Amino acid sequence: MKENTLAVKDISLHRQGFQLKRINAEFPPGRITAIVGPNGSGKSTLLKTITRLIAVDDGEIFIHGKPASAFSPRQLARHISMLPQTRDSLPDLTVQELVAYGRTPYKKLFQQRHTREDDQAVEFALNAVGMSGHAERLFYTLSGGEQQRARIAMALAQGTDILLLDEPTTYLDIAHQLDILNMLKRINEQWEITIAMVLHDLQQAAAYCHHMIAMKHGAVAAAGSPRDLLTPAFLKEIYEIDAKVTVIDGYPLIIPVTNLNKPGGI
Ligand SMILES: Nc1ncnc2c1ncn2[C@@H]1O[C@H](COP(=O)(O)OP(=O)(O)OP(=O)(O)O)[C@@H](O)[C@H]1O
Repeated sequence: MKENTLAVKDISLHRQGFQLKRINAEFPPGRITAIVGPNGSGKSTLLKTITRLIAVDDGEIFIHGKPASAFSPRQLARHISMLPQTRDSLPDLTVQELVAYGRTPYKKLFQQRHTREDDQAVEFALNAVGMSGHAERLFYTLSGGEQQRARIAMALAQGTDILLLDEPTTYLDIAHQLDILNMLKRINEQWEITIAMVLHDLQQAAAYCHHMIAMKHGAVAAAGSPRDLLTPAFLKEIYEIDAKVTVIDGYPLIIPVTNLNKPGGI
């Protein structure tokens, strides 16, 4: 087992009426963790605190056992890459140029030229996501699924051991969602990258993730194996829905019955 790559200890923050409340979370090293929970429960905020886009008021994030506050932004960016929720159209940028942005933490001040190592990392990342054939294409001309692959390649070119993704399958059809999740599973297995991703599809979380952290009202409400956690009691507590859960071929299947806040319908 690798040493603990990423852990969050007692982090709290309070901003304009919203809080993260003493979050404690372990992200099993070399494994995939799903972060789930209702809209507005603090999932993206948690990812942003890990990458230090948002400062915490209390507590600490540990990277390989060292406080994240001890890393410079550049050092941190060599350990953690993050794919945010934003969907920018990025005019005039080719796929290769976009992926090369992943090399920013390795550049010296004012350095424009790519080193041989940069070129190799970009080529490796494009290969890993199956986008080598699209390197010269303008990013905005790609389909949604291809754009997501290109963004993931940019994160891989960063050469980090931790990859955070905020809703990587949103806006994609079911086939392309599975395509992205299978690709992330392969990346995780081949390079033992610790992955944490915000997902709304609980069944996908059970199928692709080893660990799950459920948030509600800015706090961690539950954590553990997704297949163990996904019970009617969990769905009632976290999402306030009445649902049945059956297991087919080892995977939980959720059948919603009632939204407890809207009796009579889901
Ligand atoms: N900078 C901010 N200032 C004030 N409120 C904020 C800020 N950032 C987030 N929030 C609020 O914090 C809450 C949690 O937001 P966050 O984006 O973390 O939720 P989420 O669980 O990722 O939601 P979703 O599933 O809808 O993406 C929301 O109510 C949001 O409006």
